[in-house]
Amino acid sequence: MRTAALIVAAGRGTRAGGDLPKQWQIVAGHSVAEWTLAAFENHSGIDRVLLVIHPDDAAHVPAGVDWVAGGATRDASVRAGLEALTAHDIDRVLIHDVARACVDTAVIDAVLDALDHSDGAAPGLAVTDALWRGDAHVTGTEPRDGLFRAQTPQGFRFDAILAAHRAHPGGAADDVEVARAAGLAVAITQGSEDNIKITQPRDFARAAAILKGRQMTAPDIRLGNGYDVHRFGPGDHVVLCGVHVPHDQALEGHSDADVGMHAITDAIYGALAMGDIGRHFPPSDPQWKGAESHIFLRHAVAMAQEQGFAISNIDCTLVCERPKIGPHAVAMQAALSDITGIEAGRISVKATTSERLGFTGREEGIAAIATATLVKS
Ligand SMILES: Nc1ccn([C@@H]2O[C@H](COP(=O)(O)OP(=O)(O)OP(=O)(O)O)[C@@H](O)[C@H]2O)c(=O)n1
Ligand SMILES: C[C@](O)(CO)[C@H](O)COP(=O)(O)O
Repeated sequence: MRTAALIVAAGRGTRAGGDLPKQWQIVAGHSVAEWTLAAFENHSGIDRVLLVIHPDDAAHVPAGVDWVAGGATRDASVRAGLEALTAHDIDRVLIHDVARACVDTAVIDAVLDALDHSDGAAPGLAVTDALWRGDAHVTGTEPRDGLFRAQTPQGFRFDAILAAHRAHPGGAADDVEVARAAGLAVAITQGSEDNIKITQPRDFARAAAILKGRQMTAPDIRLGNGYDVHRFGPGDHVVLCGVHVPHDQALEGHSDADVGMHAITDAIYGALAMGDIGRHFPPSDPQWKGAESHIFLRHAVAMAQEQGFAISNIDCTLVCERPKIGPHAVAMQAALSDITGIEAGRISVKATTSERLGFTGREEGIAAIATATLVKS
Protein backbone atom coordinates (compact mmCIF):
# COMPACT_ATOMS: atom_id res chain seq x y z
CA MET A 1 0.00 0.00 0.00
CA ARG A 2 1.77 3.19 -1.15
CA THR A 3 0.65 6.49 0.32
CA ALA A 4 1.38 9.99 -0.98
CA ALA A 5 0.98 13.33 0.75
CA LEU A 6 -0.18 16.11 -1.56
CA ILE A 7 0.43 19.50 0.02
CA VAL A 8 -1.34 22.39 -1.66
CA ALA A 9 0.64 25.61 -1.43
CA ALA A 10 -0.35 27.58 -4.53
CA GLY A 11 -2.49 30.17 -2.68
CA ARG A 12 -1.45 33.78 -2.26
CA GLY A 13 -2.21 34.09 1.45
CA THR A 14 -3.88 37.46 0.98
CA ARG A 15 -5.70 37.37 4.33
CA ALA A 16 -2.49 36.61 6.25
CA GLY A 17 -0.63 39.65 4.88
CA GLY A 18 3.16 40.08 4.84
CA ASP A 19 5.70 40.57 2.07
CA LEU A 20 5.55 36.92 0.98
CA PRO A 21 2.69 34.42 0.67
CA LYS A 22 2.15 32.92 4.15
CA GLN A 23 3.66 29.52 3.29
CA TRP A 24 7.11 31.08 2.77
CA GLN A 25 7.06 33.22 5.92
CA ILE A 26 9.15 32.16 8.92
CA VAL A 27 7.55 30.71 12.06
CA ALA A 28 9.59 29.28 14.95
CA GLY A 29 12.77 29.34 12.88
CA HIS A 30 11.50 27.69 9.67
CA SER A 31 9.13 28.56 6.86
CA VAL A 32 5.50 27.47 7.22
CA ALA A 33 6.04 25.14 4.24
CA GLU A 34 9.12 23.54 5.83
CA TRP A 35 7.16 22.72 9.00
CA THR A 36 4.31 21.22 6.99
CA LEU A 37 6.60 19.22 4.72
CA ALA A 38 8.54 17.87 7.72
CA ALA A 39 5.36 16.53 9.34
CA PHE A 40 4.76 14.30 6.30
CA GLU A 41 8.36 13.60 5.28
CA ASN A 42 9.12 12.31 8.79
CA HIS A 43 6.03 10.09 8.90
CA SER A 44 6.86 6.42 8.37
CA GLY A 45 3.51 5.74 6.67
CA ILE A 46 4.10 8.25 3.84
CA ASP A 47 6.05 7.09 0.78
CA ARG A 48 6.04 10.24 -1.36
CA VAL A 49 5.44 13.95 -0.72
CA LEU A 50 4.42 16.33 -3.51
CA LEU A 51 4.11 20.09 -3.07
CA VAL A 52 1.80 22.13 -5.32
CA ILE A 53 2.99 25.73 -5.72
CA HIS A 54 2.26 28.91 -7.61
CA PRO A 55 4.53 29.03 -10.68
CA ASP A 56 6.12 32.28 -9.38
CA ASP A 57 7.26 30.61 -6.16
CA ALA A 58 9.74 27.98 -7.41
CA ALA A 59 12.68 29.81 -5.80
CA HIS A 60 11.12 29.30 -2.34
CA VAL A 61 10.79 25.51 -2.57
CA PRO A 62 13.22 23.80 -0.16
CA ALA A 63 15.96 21.76 -1.86
CA GLY A 64 15.02 18.20 -2.73
CA VAL A 65 11.26 18.71 -2.52
CA ASP A 66 9.17 17.49 -5.49
CA TRP A 67 6.75 20.11 -6.77
CA VAL A 68 4.29 20.89 -9.55
CA ALA A 69 2.50 24.11 -10.48
CA GLY A 70 -1.04 24.54 -9.21
CA GLY A 71 -4.07 26.43 -10.48
CA ALA A 72 -6.12 29.52 -9.71
CA THR A 73 -8.29 27.82 -7.08
CA ARG A 74 -7.62 25.29 -4.34
CA ASP A 75 -9.45 22.50 -6.16
CA ALA A 76 -7.55 23.26 -9.39
CA SER A 77 -4.30 22.96 -7.41
CA VAL A 78 -5.38 19.65 -5.89
CA ARG A 79 -6.35 18.36 -9.34
CA ALA A 80 -2.92 19.35 -10.74
CA GLY A 81 -1.23 17.48 -7.91
CA LEU A 82 -3.37 14.36 -8.35
CA GLU A 83 -2.68 14.29 -12.09
CA ALA A 84 1.07 14.52 -11.39
CA LEU A 85 0.82 11.62 -8.95
CA THR A 86 -0.66 9.34 -11.63
CA ALA A 87 2.92 8.86 -12.84
CA HIS A 88 3.64 7.03 -9.59
CA ASP A 89 2.19 3.88 -8.17
CA ILE A 90 0.03 5.44 -5.43
CA ASP A 91 -2.82 3.67 -3.58
CA ARG A 92 -3.81 6.34 -1.06
CA VAL A 93 -3.37 10.10 -0.91
CA LEU A 94 -3.52 12.57 1.96
CA ILE A 95 -4.41 16.07 0.73
CA HIS A 96 -3.23 18.79 3.09
CA ASP A 97 -3.18 22.60 3.27
CA VAL A 98 0.37 23.93 3.54
CA ALA A 99 -1.13 26.51 5.88
CA ARG A 100 -1.82 23.81 8.51
CA ALA A 101 1.82 23.68 9.61
CA CYS A 102 1.07 22.44 13.14
CA VAL A 103 -0.45 19.12 12.06
CA ASP A 104 0.87 16.26 14.20
CA THR A 105 1.41 12.52 13.89
CA ALA A 106 -1.73 11.62 15.84
CA VAL A 107 -3.96 13.50 13.39
CA ILE A 108 -2.21 11.92 10.38
CA ASP A 109 -2.31 8.43 11.94
CA ALA A 110 -6.04 8.66 12.65
CA VAL A 111 -6.74 9.45 8.98
CA LEU A 112 -4.48 6.64 7.75
CA ASP A 113 -6.08 4.14 10.15
CA ALA A 114 -9.60 5.10 9.06
CA LEU A 115 -8.64 4.63 5.40
CA ASP A 116 -8.28 0.90 6.12
CA HIS A 117 -12.08 0.78 6.35
CA SER A 118 -13.33 3.73 4.31
CA ASP A 119 -12.90 5.33 0.86
CA GLY A 120 -12.17 8.61 2.56
CA ALA A 121 -11.35 10.01 6.00
CA ALA A 122 -10.71 13.49 7.34
CA PRO A 123 -10.14 15.13 10.72
CA GLY A 124 -12.84 17.28 12.26
CA LEU A 125 -13.61 18.93 15.57
CA ALA A 126 -17.16 18.90 16.90
CA VAL A 127 -18.55 22.42 17.24
CA THR A 128 -18.87 23.13 20.95
CA ASP A 129 -19.86 26.82 20.95
CA ALA A 130 -23.41 27.99 20.33
CA LEU A 131 -23.97 29.13 16.73
CA TRP A 132 -25.61 32.44 15.95
CA ARG A 133 -26.99 33.87 12.79
CA GLY A 134 -26.75 37.64 12.43
CA ASP A 135 -24.73 40.65 11.45
CA ALA A 136 -24.26 43.52 13.93
CA HIS A 137 -26.97 41.90 16.03
CA VAL A 138 -27.93 38.29 16.63
CA THR A 139 -30.94 37.36 14.54
CA GLY A 140 -31.12 33.67 15.38
CA THR A 141 -29.46 30.59 16.86
CA GLU A 142 -28.53 27.50 14.88
CA PRO A 143 -28.37 24.00 16.35
CA ARG A 144 -24.77 22.80 16.63
CA ASP A 145 -25.54 19.07 16.90
CA GLY A 146 -23.73 17.05 14.29
CA LEU A 147 -21.61 20.00 13.10
CA PHE A 148 -17.85 19.72 12.73
CA ARG A 149 -15.04 22.11 11.88
CA ALA A 150 -13.21 20.56 8.91
CA GLN A 151 -9.44 20.13 8.89
CA THR A 152 -6.82 18.49 6.70
CA PRO A 153 -5.15 16.10 5.82
CA GLN A 154 -8.13 14.65 4.00
CA GLY A 155 -7.30 11.11 2.89
CA PHE A 156 -8.73 8.98 0.09
CA ARG A 157 -8.20 5.96 -2.08
CA PHE A 158 -6.15 7.50 -4.86
CA ASP A 159 -8.15 6.28 -7.86
CA ALA A 160 -11.44 7.26 -6.25
CA ILE A 161 -10.47 10.87 -5.42
CA LEU A 162 -8.78 11.33 -8.81
CA ALA A 163 -11.98 10.27 -10.58
CA ALA A 164 -14.03 12.47 -8.22
CA HIS A 165 -11.92 15.56 -8.99
CA ARG A 166 -12.00 14.88 -12.72
CA ALA A 167 -15.80 14.73 -12.54
CA HIS A 168 -16.30 17.77 -10.30
CA PRO A 169 -17.32 21.12 -11.82
CA GLY A 170 -15.13 23.09 -9.35
CA GLY A 171 -15.81 25.47 -6.50
CA ALA A 172 -15.69 22.89 -3.69
CA ALA A 173 -14.71 24.04 -0.19
CA ASP A 174 -12.50 21.01 0.26
CA ASP A 175 -11.78 17.49 -1.02
CA VAL A 176 -14.41 15.93 1.23
CA GLU A 177 -17.02 17.91 -0.71
CA VAL A 178 -15.56 16.62 -3.98
CA ALA A 179 -15.51 13.05 -2.67
CA ARG A 180 -19.07 13.20 -1.41
CA ALA A 181 -20.26 14.59 -4.74
CA ALA A 182 -18.88 11.37 -6.25
CA GLY A 183 -20.72 9.24 -3.69
CA LEU A 184 -17.67 8.32 -1.59
CA ALA A 185 -18.10 7.67 2.13
CA VAL A 186 -15.86 9.86 4.28
CA ALA A 187 -15.17 8.95 7.91
CA ILE A 188 -14.64 11.73 10.44
CA THR A 189 -11.48 11.26 12.50
CA GLN A 190 -10.19 13.12 15.54
CA GLY A 191 -8.88 16.56 14.63
CA SER A 192 -6.75 18.75 16.87
CA GLU A 193 -7.13 22.29 18.25
CA ASP A 194 -3.45 22.71 17.35
CA ASN A 195 -4.07 21.88 13.70
CA ILE A 196 -4.90 25.49 12.91
CA LYS A 197 -4.90 26.92 9.41
CA ILE A 198 -2.73 30.04 9.31
CA THR A 199 -5.21 32.43 7.76
CA GLN A 200 -5.04 35.82 9.54
CA PRO A 201 -1.90 37.74 10.64
CA ARG A 202 -2.48 36.77 14.31
CA ASP A 203 -2.30 33.06 13.39
CA PHE A 204 1.49 33.25 12.91
CA ALA A 205 1.97 33.87 16.65
CA ARG A 206 -0.45 31.04 17.50
CA ALA A 207 1.45 28.67 15.20
CA ALA A 208 4.80 29.79 16.66
CA ALA A 209 3.57 29.01 20.19
CA ILE A 210 2.47 25.51 19.11
CA LEU A 211 5.63 24.74 17.11
CA LYS A 212 8.12 26.23 19.59
CA GLY A 213 8.96 22.97 21.38
CA ARG A 214 8.85 20.75 18.28
CA GLN A 215 11.79 19.26 16.41
CA MET A 216 11.72 19.59 12.66
CA THR A 217 13.73 16.47 11.92
CA ALA A 218 13.24 13.03 13.38
CA PRO A 219 15.84 12.41 16.10
CA ASP A 220 18.87 10.30 15.14
CA ILE A 221 18.77 7.44 17.67
CA ARG A 222 21.72 5.03 17.97
CA LEU A 223 21.99 1.91 20.08
CA GLY A 224 25.33 0.34 20.93
CA ASN A 225 26.36 -2.74 22.84
CA GLY A 226 29.56 -3.66 24.62
CA TYR A 227 30.88 -6.90 26.08
CA ASP A 228 34.05 -7.48 28.11
CA VAL A 229 35.67 -10.17 30.25
CA HIS A 230 38.56 -10.01 32.72
CA ARG A 231 40.07 -12.98 34.53
CA PHE A 232 40.70 -13.15 38.27
CA GLY A 233 44.21 -13.16 39.75
CA PRO A 234 45.68 -12.58 43.13
CA GLY A 235 44.56 -9.45 45.00
CA ASP A 236 42.23 -8.02 47.60
CA HIS A 237 39.72 -5.93 45.58
CA VAL A 238 38.17 -5.35 42.19
CA VAL A 239 37.23 -2.07 40.49
CA LEU A 240 33.75 -2.27 38.97
CA CYS A 241 31.97 0.66 37.34
CA GLY A 242 34.35 3.04 39.07
CA VAL A 243 33.87 1.61 42.57
CA HIS A 244 36.54 -0.13 44.69
CA VAL A 245 34.91 -3.37 45.89
CA PRO A 246 36.75 -5.51 48.49
CA HIS A 247 37.18 -9.10 47.31
CA ASP A 248 39.54 -12.05 47.85
CA GLN A 249 40.82 -11.77 44.26
CA ALA A 250 41.55 -8.96 41.79
CA LEU A 251 40.77 -8.66 38.07
CA GLU A 252 43.78 -8.80 35.77
CA GLY A 253 44.18 -6.55 32.79
CA HIS A 254 46.32 -4.02 31.02
CA SER A 255 44.42 -1.15 32.67
CA ASP A 256 42.62 -1.22 36.03
CA ALA A 257 40.46 -4.05 34.54
CA ASP A 258 37.14 -2.31 35.26
CA VAL A 259 35.17 -4.76 33.16
CA GLY A 260 31.83 -2.91 33.62
CA MET A 261 33.21 0.44 32.56
CA HIS A 262 34.91 -1.16 29.56
CA ALA A 263 31.62 -2.69 28.39
CA ILE A 264 29.87 0.67 28.78
CA THR A 265 32.65 2.48 26.92
CA ASP A 266 32.47 -0.04 24.07
CA ALA A 267 28.68 0.37 23.94
CA ILE A 268 29.13 4.12 23.34
CA TYR A 269 31.85 3.59 20.73
CA GLY A 270 29.59 0.95 19.17
CA ALA A 271 26.66 3.37 18.90
CA LEU A 272 29.01 5.81 17.14
CA ALA A 273 30.40 3.01 14.93
CA MET A 274 33.86 3.97 16.20
CA GLY A 275 35.26 0.54 17.04
CA ASP A 276 36.20 -0.29 20.63
CA ILE A 277 38.55 0.72 23.43
CA GLY A 278 41.41 -1.19 21.86
CA ARG A 279 41.24 1.01 18.76
CA HIS A 280 41.54 4.24 20.75
CA PHE A 281 43.80 2.99 23.57
CA PRO A 282 45.90 0.10 22.13
CA PRO A 283 46.99 -2.42 24.81
CA SER A 284 50.37 -2.45 23.03
CA ASP A 285 50.88 1.18 24.08
CA PRO A 286 52.64 1.21 27.50
CA GLN A 287 51.17 4.61 28.42
CA TRP A 288 47.80 2.92 29.13
CA LYS A 289 49.29 0.27 31.44
CA GLY A 290 47.38 0.42 34.74
CA ALA A 291 45.29 3.32 33.41
CA GLU A 292 42.10 4.17 35.24
CA SER A 293 39.19 3.24 33.03
CA HIS A 294 37.39 6.56 33.47
CA ILE A 295 39.91 7.91 30.93
CA PHE A 296 38.40 5.60 28.29
CA LEU A 297 34.82 6.35 29.25
CA ARG A 298 35.41 10.11 29.28
CA HIS A 299 36.91 9.81 25.78
CA ALA A 300 33.88 7.92 24.44
CA VAL A 301 31.49 10.47 26.01
CA ALA A 302 33.51 13.32 24.46
CA MET A 303 33.34 11.60 21.03
CA ALA A 304 29.54 11.35 21.37
CA GLN A 305 29.27 15.02 22.34
CA GLU A 306 31.58 16.08 19.52
CA GLN A 307 29.18 14.40 17.06
CA GLY A 308 26.18 16.14 18.64
CA PHE A 309 24.80 13.11 20.50
CA ALA A 310 23.40 13.09 24.01
CA ILE A 311 23.62 9.79 25.88
CA SER A 312 20.05 8.99 26.78
CA ASN A 313 20.66 5.93 28.97
CA ILE A 314 23.15 3.24 29.87
CA ASP A 315 22.38 -0.26 31.08
CA CYS A 316 25.15 -2.53 32.35
CA THR A 317 24.91 -6.12 33.63
CA LEU A 318 27.82 -7.65 35.54
CA VAL A 319 28.01 -11.44 35.41
CA CYS A 320 29.67 -13.00 38.46
CA GLU A 321 29.00 -15.25 41.42
CA ARG A 322 31.01 -12.98 43.73
CA PRO A 323 31.48 -10.25 44.86
CA LYS A 324 27.84 -9.31 45.48
CA ILE A 325 27.08 -6.25 43.36
CA GLY A 326 23.72 -5.22 44.88
CA PRO A 327 25.19 -3.38 47.89
CA HIS A 328 27.44 -1.32 45.55
CA ALA A 329 25.06 -0.67 42.66
CA VAL A 330 23.98 2.81 43.81
CA ALA A 331 27.59 3.89 44.30
CA MET A 332 28.40 2.54 40.82
CA GLN A 333 25.54 4.54 39.29
CA ALA A 334 26.82 7.66 41.08
CA ALA A 335 30.41 7.09 39.93
CA LEU A 336 29.30 6.59 36.31
CA SER A 337 27.08 9.65 36.56
CA ASP A 338 30.05 11.77 37.76
CA ILE A 339 32.23 10.59 34.88
CA THR A 340 29.66 10.82 32.09
CA GLY A 341 27.61 13.80 33.26
CA ILE A 342 24.45 11.72 32.73
CA GLU A 343 21.91 11.86 35.54
CA ALA A 344 22.06 8.75 37.74
CA GLY A 345 18.42 7.87 36.97
CA ARG A 346 19.45 7.14 33.36
CA ILE A 347 22.20 4.73 34.39
CA SER A 348 21.43 1.16 35.39
CA VAL A 349 23.92 -1.23 36.96
CA LYS A 350 22.68 -4.71 37.77
CA ALA A 351 24.17 -8.18 38.15
CA THR A 352 23.44 -11.80 37.60
CA THR A 353 25.16 -15.05 38.42
CA SER A 354 25.53 -17.66 35.71
CA GLU A 355 24.17 -20.39 38.02
CA ARG A 356 27.73 -21.65 38.59
CA LEU A 357 27.99 -22.50 34.88
CA GLY A 358 30.90 -21.58 32.64
CA PHE A 359 33.94 -19.45 33.49
CA THR A 360 31.97 -16.91 35.51
CA GLY A 361 30.26 -19.77 37.39
CA ARG A 362 33.65 -21.28 38.22
CA GLU A 363 34.74 -17.80 39.44
CA GLU A 364 37.57 -17.60 36.93
CA GLY A 365 36.61 -14.05 35.96
CA ILE A 366 33.85 -11.47 35.55
CA ALA A 367 31.95 -10.64 32.36
CA ALA A 368 29.97 -7.49 31.65
CA ILE A 369 27.52 -6.53 28.94
CA ALA A 370 26.22 -3.01 28.37
CA THR A 371 23.96 -1.04 26.07
CA ALA A 372 23.92 2.70 25.48
CA THR A 373 21.38 4.84 23.64
CA LEU A 374 22.59 7.98 21.93
CA VAL A 375 20.20 10.62 20.62
CA LYS A 376 20.81 13.59 18.31
CA SER A 377 17.79 15.84 17.75
N1 LIG B 1 -5.15 28.51 -5.94
C1 LIG B 1 -4.94 27.97 -4.74
C2 LIG B 1 -5.53 28.46 -3.60
C3 LIG B 1 -5.25 27.88 -2.37
N2 LIG B 1 -4.36 26.87 -2.32
C4 LIG B 1 -3.98 26.28 -1.05
O1 LIG B 1 -5.12 25.87 -0.33
C5 LIG B 1 -4.90 25.96 1.07
C6 LIG B 1 -6.05 26.59 1.81
O2 LIG B 1 -6.29 27.89 1.32
P1 LIG B 1 -6.22 29.23 2.14
O3 LIG B 1 -5.86 29.11 3.52
O4 LIG B 1 -7.44 29.96 1.80
O5 LIG B 1 -4.92 29.86 1.46
P2 LIG B 1 -4.76 31.05 0.51
O6 LIG B 1 -5.63 30.88 -0.69
O7 LIG B 1 -3.30 31.16 0.25
O8 LIG B 1 -5.22 32.26 1.43
P3 LIG B 1 -6.06 33.55 1.06
O9 LIG B 1 -7.45 33.07 0.73
O10 LIG B 1 -6.02 34.37 2.30
O11 LIG B 1 -5.38 34.20 -0.10
C7 LIG B 1 -3.61 26.73 1.24
O12 LIG B 1 -2.63 25.83 1.67
C8 LIG B 1 -3.34 27.30 -0.12
O13 LIG B 1 -1.96 27.46 -0.43
C9 LIG B 1 -3.78 26.38 -3.49
O14 LIG B 1 -2.97 25.46 -3.42
N3 LIG B 1 -4.08 26.93 -4.68
C1 LIG C 1 -9.77 22.59 3.35
C2 LIG C 1 -9.92 23.47 4.55
O1 LIG C 1 -8.71 23.57 5.24
C3 LIG C 1 -10.87 22.80 5.51
O2 LIG C 1 -11.01 23.53 6.67
C4 LIG C 1 -10.37 24.86 4.19
O3 LIG C 1 -11.65 24.80 3.69
C5 LIG C 1 -9.44 25.54 3.18
O4 LIG C 1 -9.31 26.91 3.43
P1 LIG C 1 -10.32 28.08 3.00
O5 LIG C 1 -9.99 29.19 3.93
O6 LIG C 1 -11.70 27.57 3.17
O7 LIG C 1 -9.96 28.38 1.59
